[in-house]
Amino acid sequence: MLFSPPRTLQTSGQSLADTRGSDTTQLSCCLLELGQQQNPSDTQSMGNIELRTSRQLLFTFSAMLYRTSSIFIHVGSQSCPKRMTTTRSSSDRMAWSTCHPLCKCGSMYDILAAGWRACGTTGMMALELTASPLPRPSRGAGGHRAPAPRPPPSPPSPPRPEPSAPRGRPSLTDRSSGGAGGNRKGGHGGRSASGTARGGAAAIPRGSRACPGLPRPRSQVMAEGELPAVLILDIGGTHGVLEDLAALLKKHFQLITMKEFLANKEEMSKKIQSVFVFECRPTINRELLESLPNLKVIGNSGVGVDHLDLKMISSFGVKVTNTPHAVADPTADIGMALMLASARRLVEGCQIAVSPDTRSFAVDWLGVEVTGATLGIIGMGSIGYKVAQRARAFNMRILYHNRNRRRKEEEEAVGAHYCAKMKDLLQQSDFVMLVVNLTPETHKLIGKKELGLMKPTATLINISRGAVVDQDALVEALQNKVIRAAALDVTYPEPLPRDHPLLNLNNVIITPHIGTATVQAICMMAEEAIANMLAVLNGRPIPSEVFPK
Ligand SMILES: O=CC(=O)O
Repeated sequence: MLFSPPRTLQTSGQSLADTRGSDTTQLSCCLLELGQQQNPSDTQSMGNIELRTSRQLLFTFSAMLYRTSSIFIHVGSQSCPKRMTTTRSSSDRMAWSTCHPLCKCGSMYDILAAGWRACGTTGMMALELTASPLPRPSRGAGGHRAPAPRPPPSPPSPPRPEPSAPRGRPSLTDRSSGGAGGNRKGGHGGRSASGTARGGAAAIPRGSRACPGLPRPRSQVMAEGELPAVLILDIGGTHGVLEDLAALLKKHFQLITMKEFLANKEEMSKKIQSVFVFECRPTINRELLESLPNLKVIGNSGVGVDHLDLKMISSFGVKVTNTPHAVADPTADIGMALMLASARRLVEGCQIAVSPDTRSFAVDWLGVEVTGATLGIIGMGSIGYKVAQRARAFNMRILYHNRNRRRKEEEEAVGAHYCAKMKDLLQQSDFVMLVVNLTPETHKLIGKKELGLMKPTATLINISRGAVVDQDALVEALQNKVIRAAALDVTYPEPLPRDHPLLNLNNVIITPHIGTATVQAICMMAEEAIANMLAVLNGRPIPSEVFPK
C-alpha cells in the first residue's frame, strides 16, 4: 500500500555524510505525515519509510508516532549502532527511538548511518526515502497500535522528567568542517544545518519545502506559494540568530526580524505565525503576544523554557515547543567535562603550567579521582541518563534522585540506583550533579541544609540553571570547606557581576553556560525547532510541545 504519489527524497551523487540533516528532517516529516494520513484522529499512528539506493532496498523503517512525541523506529534486524538501547522487543528486532525515554542512541541519523553501513554501502550513491503506510495495525498492549505482522515494542509508560540544560551559546566558527553542519562523528548524529550540504547536491532544492508532499500551512495570512513568516530577533550581531541558522530557517520560513516587524507593524503582525526563540530572544511578553493575532507557535531553541511564561502564552492560544533531543548529548558531555576538570583541578593546573612565575611543579598538588567514585545525579531525564551512561564508563557508582523512578531495565542498563530521598544521595555522593529543570519546585533546591549534608570531600556540579542552587549558601559552603569544590556551567545571573565572591574562589570552576555551545548542537536545535513549528503550522503531531503546568 503505497502513498500516491510516494514521497521520495532523492539525493543523487552524495554520500550519506553529505545528506545529514536534510535526511533527518525529511525523515521525521515523512513520519509525521504518515502518522497523520494513516490515522488522523488517533493518538498513535505509523508508517513505513523505505531507504533505497538506486540498486537495492536497504531498509524499511517502521515507525509509531505517539502524541508524547516519541518516535519509535524499527530498522529491520539491525542492532543499535551504539548498543545502548535494548527494548522489550524480541531478540531479532531491536528498536530505538529518537527521543526520551527510549532513546539511548541518539538521532535518526544514527539509524540511517547504521543502515547504510550495515548494507556495506560506501561512497557516493543515490539515496531514496520512500514513505508508505504500514499495513492496518492491530491494537497493541496499552492501546498502542502495533504494525503487523511483527509489532514494535509498546512504548513504556515512563516517567518523563525533562531535565533542564544550559542554553547553547552558538559558535559556528568551524566553517571548514562544513559550516553549520559541521562534522559530527557517529554518536548523536551530525545533522547538517542545511539541506544543501556543503559541496553536495541538495536533498531539498533550495527554496523548496523540507518535506516533499507536505502541504504548506494553510492560512488566510499567506498568499499562495508563500512561506509562513517567523519572527526572530535579528540575524547576526550580538544576539541575533547566527547566519547559518538563518539560512536554514529561510528554507521553510519567511524571516521577519524584530526591526522589520516594528518598522511595519500593521502588515507584519498579520503575517507572523511563529516566533523562533534563540538564546532566549526575542523576549516573549504580553505586549508582543497582543500584537501578533495570527501567532500559533513559539519554537524555542533549547530545552529549558524557564524564560517563557507558559501559562500566559497558552492563554493566547499559542503553543510552545522545545528541543530536548538536540541538547542531551552535548549537555551530558559538559557535565562530564566539569566533573573531570574539577576533580583534577584542570583550570588551576593549566594556570600553573603556563604561569611565568612557575619554576617547578609541586609534588603535593593533587586532585581527586572520578574513576570509581560515587556520582549522584539529581534529575534523571534524558540528559541525566546520558550522564549516567558516560559515568558508567568511568566505573562510577551511580545514584540518582528523580521525581519518578526509571524502569528497572533502564536503571540496570547504566547501573544506576534510585534514591527516593535526595538526602541519601547527598550524603553518599562524591560528586553531585544537578540536571533538573528550573521550576518553582526546584528553585534553590540546593541550599545550606543540602550542602551541609554533602561530604566535605564532595563536589557540586551544576549544568541545569543557576537558580537551582542558593548561590549565597554555596559561596559560604565553599569558603568554609563544607564541600570540596563546585563546577558550574550556570549561575544566577549570567554572567555574574564581576565582583561576585564566586569568581574569587579557587575551588570553583565556572563556564559560561556552554552545555549546548557546539556547532552541531545549535544546528540540531534549529532543526528540531523548525520541525516543531512546521508541525504546529501544518496541524500535525508536534514532536516536542511544552505544556503549562
Ligand atoms: O540551556 C540550554 C537549554 O535550555 O537547552
